Amino acid sequence: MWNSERKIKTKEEISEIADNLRKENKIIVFTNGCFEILHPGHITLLEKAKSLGDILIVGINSDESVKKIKGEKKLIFDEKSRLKIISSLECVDYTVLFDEETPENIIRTIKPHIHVKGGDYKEEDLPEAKIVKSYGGKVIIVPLLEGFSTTQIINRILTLYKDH
Ligand SMILES: Nc1ncnc2c1ncn2[C@@H]1O[C@H](COP(=O)(O)OP(=O)(O)OP(=O)(O)O)[C@@H](O)[C@H]1O
Ligand SMILES: O=P(O)(O)O[C@@H]1O[C@H]([C@H](O)CO)[C@@H](O)[C@H](O)[C@@H]1O
Repeated sequence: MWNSERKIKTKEEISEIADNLRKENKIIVFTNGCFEILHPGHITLLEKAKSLGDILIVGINSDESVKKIKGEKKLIFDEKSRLKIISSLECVDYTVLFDEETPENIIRTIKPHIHVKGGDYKEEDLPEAKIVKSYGGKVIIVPLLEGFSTTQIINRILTLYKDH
């Protein structure tokens, strides 16, 4: 039976999983984000991330964390839904929530060999890049798939349905 929720791990569980993966010489890839409305840009990023190593772990901002970053803006999907959606993707091995404004702590815990973000970021603007570099990890920026962002989708819906 398919049950993607088996991929959802606590910080303690993911820490142990990452330690074991390193002992097995598996290449751990990590990426993080809010993933409010899943779109083809996210899929491009996640598939590319998976192709860079053996195991892909996705850190997902908790609702609390999204509020800290983006203010009291209304979330489209809550953390439980966002975890379920991302965990259902074939290219994703594990998901974990984080509560802080940045993924620095969860990266310290997992110590991925490779940390991936999309082309809307530059390596020098990622506070977590220093941590990844400190233990010899690599940061990889995946080019954006043009024309897709959550903000654009929301604006399109607002325009198309303004008279409904
Ligand atoms: N079009 C895209 N192509 C490739 N990667 C993307 C694209 N859009 C977002 N990403 C990456 O996906 C991850 C999650 O991004 P996020 O949830 O902020 O999506 P978004 O569409 O950029 O949302 P928003 O419009 O609210 O900023 C980030 O690493 C981001 O760099
Ligand atoms: O979905 P987003 O807005 O791309 O995700 C954010 O990424 C930030 C980035 O890693 C720079 O630190 C991160 O700090 C934030 O917590 C969101 O995950």
